[in-house]
Amino acid sequence: MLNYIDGQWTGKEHEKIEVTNPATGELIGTVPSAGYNEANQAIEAAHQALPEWSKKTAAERAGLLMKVRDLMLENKKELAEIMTLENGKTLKESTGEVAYAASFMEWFAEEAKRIYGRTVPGKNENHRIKVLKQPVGVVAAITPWNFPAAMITRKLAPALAAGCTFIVKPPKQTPLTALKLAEYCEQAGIPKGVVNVVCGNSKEITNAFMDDERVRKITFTGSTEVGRLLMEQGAKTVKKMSMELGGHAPVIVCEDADLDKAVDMAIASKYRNSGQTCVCANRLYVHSSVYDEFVDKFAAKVKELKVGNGMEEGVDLGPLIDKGGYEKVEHQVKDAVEKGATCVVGGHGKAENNSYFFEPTVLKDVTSDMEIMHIETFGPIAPIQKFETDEEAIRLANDTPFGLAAYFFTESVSRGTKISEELQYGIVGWNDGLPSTAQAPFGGIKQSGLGSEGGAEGIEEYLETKYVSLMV
Ligand SMILES: NC(=O)c1ccc[n+]([C@@H]2O[C@H](COP(=O)([O-])OP(=O)(O)OC[C@H]3O[C@@H](n4cnc5c(N)ncnc54)[C@H](O)[C@@H]3O)[C@@H](O)[C@H]2O)c1
Ligand SMILES: O=C[C@H](O)CS(=O)(=O)O
Repeated sequence: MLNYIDGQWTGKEHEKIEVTNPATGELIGTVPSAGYNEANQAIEAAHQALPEWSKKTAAERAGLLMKVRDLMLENKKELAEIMTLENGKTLKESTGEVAYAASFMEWFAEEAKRIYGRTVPGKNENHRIKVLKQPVGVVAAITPWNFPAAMITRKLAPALAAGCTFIVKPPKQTPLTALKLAEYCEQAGIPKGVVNVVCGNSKEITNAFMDDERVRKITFTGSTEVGRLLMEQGAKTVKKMSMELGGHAPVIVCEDADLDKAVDMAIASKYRNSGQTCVCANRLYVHSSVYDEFVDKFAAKVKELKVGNGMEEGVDLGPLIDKGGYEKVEHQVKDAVEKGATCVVGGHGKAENNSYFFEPTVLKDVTSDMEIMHIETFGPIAPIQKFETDEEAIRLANDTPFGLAAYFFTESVSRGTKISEELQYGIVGWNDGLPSTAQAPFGGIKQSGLGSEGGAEGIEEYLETKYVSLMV
């Protein structure tokens, strides 16, 4: 496949990104590797397309977003297979992601029509105040591999709905999904230059984004480490920034939790995408009075999970994305066991032919000094630690630089209200391990990010507020 710039499928033949299947190590496609010059071409295209696109009515923009949404759903099988082949997630998860990604197109098609300004009583009888919301302008997005479609549409949709034009640099691991989305945008009739996809050298492409004052907004999803770098680079031309960064989600299971509900929700959160999501349960804290029962129930269900090639029926967990992810998971399990954890399920990986699988693993007798309790795992490992009091659990849960997602389970409204208010996270699941949905604001606090994606808040990230002061 080729890059998509200014409505043209383009790219040099000699430098290519090789896309491999993480389940087999096989080459599944290539994309020309773009750099600084191609990124500049995309910026120029987006800049030229901005006046016409931003002057379209909200209804016109909404109609085009809905056409993209329809094409995604009509081609759900094709798009899901591309995702599974380049990301490794199971076909069931990829199919679910197509619907999730499409839901952002639908949600922000609707939000496009609700970009309201307001009037405010003036400072005297001749004074009038108008507050306008206007599009930021050219937006550059940089996205991660773990949700190849949804992490793009969660930015593309509000940007276009707000009247902005858009360039995305997708990850080297999953460019084919991004380019397929560009195909759907072209088929839907989105004008040339409004959407551009530039795959290739991250640093070169990002440098072009950062150097050019015409790029007014950077929206990034990825690791906190890279997010910091981009924030520093964006300061040069004071770009608006949205940052969706790393997490380290705690799960608190209170003594009065519905244990079956807690087990099912914690498993759903922990092992989704083979543990490779920013909001996966990363550490579990279970009240001592229910600890053994919870561990037994949790372990029994994890034992039933099947690891394999995501294209095969009945597989629950696909491979890890690459060797680095595998070695990090292997190290965290080894470190925990060396410090006294007991591995009750799994604990082993299989690395061959450039593919990396790891068993869904459960660790008990966990203590806070273990690396897995502080460093994002991004893999299918569940460390379970005891606690005695709610205050202790909240303190442990908040003891991290991250603040993306946290979960807790209690049937008590008073206890739950207190815990939900005291957890220092942007997303809190109360008896819910899968909170993500397009109509709700998704975003981290502390070192997990800036701003929100989805919800009514999501479109604000792509708007500027203008105060018009009028003397009549
Ligand atoms: N908060 C969220 O919504 C969210 C969602 C998904 C993933 N994440 C986080 O992302 C991480 C995993 O994803 P990843 O491995 O793709 O993250 P990553 O930060 O390594 O890469 C993300 C994107 O940034 C690009 N990139 C990497 N280094 C860069 C640099 N120096 N300059 C410019 N661009 C650069 C990559 O090519 C990719 O497109 C985890 O930490 C996860 O928690 C967060
Ligand atoms: O990994 C990060 C994603 O944002 C998780 S979710 O699909 O939005 O829950």
